[in-house]
Amino acid sequence: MTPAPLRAPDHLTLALPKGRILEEAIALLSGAGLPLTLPEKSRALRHEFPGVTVLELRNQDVPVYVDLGVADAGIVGKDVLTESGREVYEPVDLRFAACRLSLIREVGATAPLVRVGTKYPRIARAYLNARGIPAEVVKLGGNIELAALTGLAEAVIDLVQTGSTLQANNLEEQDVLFESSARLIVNRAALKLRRARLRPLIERLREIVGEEA
Ligand SMILES: Nc1ncnc2c1ncn2[C@@H]1O[C@H](COP(=O)(O)OP(=O)(O)OP(=O)(O)O)[C@@H](O)[C@H]1O
Ligand SMILES: O=P(O)(O)OC[C@H]1O[C@H](OP(=O)(O)OP(=O)(O)O)[C@H](O)[C@@H]1O
Repeated sequence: MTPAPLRAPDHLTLALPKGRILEEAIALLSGAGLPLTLPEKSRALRHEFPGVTVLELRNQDVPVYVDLGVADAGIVGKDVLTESGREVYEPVDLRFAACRLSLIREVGATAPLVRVGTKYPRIARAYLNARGIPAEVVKLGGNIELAALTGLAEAVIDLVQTGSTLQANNLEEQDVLFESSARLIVNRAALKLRRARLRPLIERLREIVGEEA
């Protein structure tokens, strides 16, 4: 097997998720001085810009690419980052894609939890274990709230933003696990090797989102 070519220390590789985060991530990074534009809709998965490569990934793959050093940095929701369990450096809360991860049930439901549906099985198990609730965690792929409506589960653990999905389906939040927003994550080795590119990027993003250094 041919070894992967070494990337120059002044070149950055970024992991960005397709979906609702991509557009704002590109806007923030270009505001912070990187020469990026939103990639045209195509099947291309790797986008080249001067001095920067953007890898377009599924959300849950962003922490993996950054932790394993294939990408130097990335942007991902705190929810997905927590679920990944990856211990990457997380220097900036970018404050967009704000939402919360909550325990959701039908309005007024009080029956003991037997099954809990979620896209976040690790977080859900930790939450239930910490409370001594012996419920089964059922991993689902999307439209998670349907599990609580159909009896697949007594509760779901899912994201809430405006609350309109809850309202439209006669559901309520019974507990908030944590607040989530998009985060800049950085590979720890890359922070040393590509310090000259990553440090100014971190500082600039902190200034843009109004975070104290
Ligand atoms: N309704 C929402 N309002 C605000 N932020 C949200 C909302 N839903 C999700 N997010 C945030 O945006 C991130 C990306 O959401 P998106 O909908 O693009 O992912 P997805 O399509 O569910 O992911 P994938 O299919 O890759 O698993 C989530 O991880 C979360 O941090
Ligand atoms: O409180 P709200 O403003 O209604 O937002 C919350 C909804 O948004 C997300 O779903 P998304 O639209 O990403 O679909 P998905 O369930 O298929 O992931 C999330 O899973 C909730 O269902």
